[in-house]
Amino acid sequence: MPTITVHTAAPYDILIGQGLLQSAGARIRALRPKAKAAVITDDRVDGLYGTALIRSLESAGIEAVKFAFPNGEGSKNLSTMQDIYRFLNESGITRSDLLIALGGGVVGDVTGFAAASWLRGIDFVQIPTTFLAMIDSSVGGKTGVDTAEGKNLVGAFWQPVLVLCDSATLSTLPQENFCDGVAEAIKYGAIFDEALFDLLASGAVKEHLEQVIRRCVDLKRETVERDERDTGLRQLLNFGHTLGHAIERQSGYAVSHGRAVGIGMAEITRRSEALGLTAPGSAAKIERALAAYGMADRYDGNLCDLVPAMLGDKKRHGASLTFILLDKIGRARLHPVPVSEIGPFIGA
Ligand SMILES: NC(=O)c1ccc[n+]([C@@H]2O[C@H](COP(=O)([O-])OP(=O)(O)OC[C@H]3O[C@@H](n4cnc5c(N)ncnc54)[C@H](O)[C@@H]3O)[C@@H](O)[C@H]2O)c1
Ligand SMILES: O=C(O)C(=O)C[C@@H](O)[C@H](O)[C@H](O)COP(=O)(O)O
Ligand SMILES: [Zn+2]
Repeated sequence: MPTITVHTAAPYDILIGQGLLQSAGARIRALRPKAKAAVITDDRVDGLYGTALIRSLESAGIEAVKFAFPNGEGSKNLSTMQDIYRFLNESGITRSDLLIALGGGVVGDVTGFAAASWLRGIDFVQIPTTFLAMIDSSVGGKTGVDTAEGKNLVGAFWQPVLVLCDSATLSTLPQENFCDGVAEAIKYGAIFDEALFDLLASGAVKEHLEQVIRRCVDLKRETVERDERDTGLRQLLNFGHTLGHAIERQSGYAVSHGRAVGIGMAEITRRSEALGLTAPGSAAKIERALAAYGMADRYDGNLCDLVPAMLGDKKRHGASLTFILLDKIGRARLHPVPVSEIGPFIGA
């Protein structure tokens, strides 16, 4: 079974393959023999995989309880956190127990934050079931929720103790949700790996699925190991996100994360190319890669309206906001812009 180990303060394994859901109980039992497990999921994933996971845990001798919240970004908030804390309290979850996130990026981010904050921090396992969650959100320990003030503004860095990517679960994932993950995979290619970018741009991701998952996870592993707390290098993983998060928020989260990041990558690269800061032709390559999966590359509104939301970005430090720009496809850099110049910089 392909395994990638992330060497953070407490190293953890990421297993990638088919059928991991069925062996999850035995693997978790081997890691934490005495722990009780609280599975956190959403209603859609619960209907598909909740029973299989509980069965796997119980047949390995693990006492398990489960909580499911309504699926979608609309649940990634403090109200869901409160519901989870109540459930953990009623279920008697102690510091020697663990949480299991079964689902996409929303479930992973919310469960990770619950694990980081319940009793000031307990262990958690990620079992990602979307392509996006497998290649990005289940790895690296960024957890959190959206608030009225903005996207992902409340959260914690809290690493999982194990990640199980069962690629068989992708068989039920609707194409629309799958494409959100493709946008993040295109991001990895654009900032770090031109060959990966070209493979994705050819439209052939499904023919190379496990290879793409392994490559993206390994790129994320390396980045997180070098800059766990997002102080420099890791910010490159935010390519397209300053605009993307603002687009998500401006739409009331009707535009999905992956779609918004795709538009953000194309918009910022068109602009940096026009300013002579990125190799000519890069934006057209991103447009083509997104188009291969039917994804948009233009913001359907005035970029100017996004500036207030962009000012809440976590890459803002005092009077400057750091953008991620491509030198060319496969290489990126940090580019601070004075807050007073953001409007003209993005061409608004
Ligand atoms: N922490 C990080 O590093 C990080 C990285 C990238 C994105 N994110 C966050 O991840 C979230 C987006 O994640 P997402 O795209 O996975 O969305 P999501 O979690 O909302 O899942 C999308 C939909 O797919 C359904 N689903 C999940 N697995 C399924 C399966 N196997 N079969 C059928 N349906 C399934 C879900 O119920 C949901 O309706 C955003 O909130 C984003 O901010 C976090
Ligand atoms: O892991 C990271 O670092 C990332 O930036 C990955 C992003 O794809 C992800 O969307 C992340 O949650 C955004 O981070 P944020 O710090 O801007 O909220
Ligand atoms: Zn993202």
